[in-house]
Amino acid sequence: METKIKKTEAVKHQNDQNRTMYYGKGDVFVYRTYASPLKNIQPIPESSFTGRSNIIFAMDIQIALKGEAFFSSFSEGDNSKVIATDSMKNFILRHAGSFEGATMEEFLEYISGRFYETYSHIDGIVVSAVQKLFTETDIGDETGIRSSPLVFDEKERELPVASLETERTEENEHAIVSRQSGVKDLHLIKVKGSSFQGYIKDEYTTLPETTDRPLFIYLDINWIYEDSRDYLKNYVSSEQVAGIARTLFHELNSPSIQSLIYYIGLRVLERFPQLAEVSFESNNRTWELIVEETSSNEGRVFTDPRPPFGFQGFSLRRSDLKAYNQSEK
Ligand SMILES: O=c1[nH]c(=O)c2[nH]c(=O)[nH]c2[nH]1
Repeated sequence: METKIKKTEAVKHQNDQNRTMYYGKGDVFVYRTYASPLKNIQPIPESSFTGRSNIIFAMDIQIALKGEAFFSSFSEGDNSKVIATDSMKNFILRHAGSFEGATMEEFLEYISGRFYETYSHIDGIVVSAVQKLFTETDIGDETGIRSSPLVFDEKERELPVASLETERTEENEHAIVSRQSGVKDLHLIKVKGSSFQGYIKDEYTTLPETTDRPLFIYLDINWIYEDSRDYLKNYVSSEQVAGIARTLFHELNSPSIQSLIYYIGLRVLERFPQLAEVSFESNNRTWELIVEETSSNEGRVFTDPRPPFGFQGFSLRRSDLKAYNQSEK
């Protein structure tokens, strides 16, 4: 049974009390070797990314099941309807073996569908994942440097994320409540060419204005497709979105992180017409200046900032890009 997508009229399966009730498993680590490669990625100017071999297709998955049938396990200790969370883990791992897709988004949809099919008392599923990326290592001999098809480095940060919430409908199908893709944990430093000034000065202000600060940001970016099936044919990769973030950071002399993420968002929506929305969570980790005069002309010495850290949250829709383009005319 394929996941049936109904954007608006998903039937709510909430009990009378509208109570919170779910259970599940976190950190289900899946390592599938030789999955289908991710291909046919449209190139964009801001990134060299063209696909993933998926020789190692790996994920850290979190799944939560919902359903009225589970109430008696809470209220009466009756486990007769309980799918052990250990079995959920096995279910996910076994299905990773039969998975024919190339992306986490497809995998989350695939296992959600199999859960609904197998256990008729599940009313809702919330599943999310962080992809673990393994990149081909360089190996070399007299003939030169090439990448190994056998040995991989695990990337520690800047990983793709995806989440999918679905509900069983009255027609015994299931509908998507929400789905989101993203990239998490970009750490980007621009050594010069960022300012921060013009903010309110009052009796609480101690921060000096700066025309040139070493701006270090932590950034999570998420996006939603206009048509929630579009990821199958017009996949937006984390690598390309991260490439856009880097390029805009390089290009702009930003007056604030707020302004920087706004322009990154506009570029993402411009590059990917298949997206309805892009959103950001950023964190300010601007280095603290310690030594102003060094042996090199422009050199300085910095250290990590101390807490507390500032943050920003912002989302842009396609109408924001339209409004921006009209204002530029
Ligand atoms: O980019 C910034 N935005 C702020 O709102 C802010 N506030 C602050 O103290 N430093 C910064 N930097």
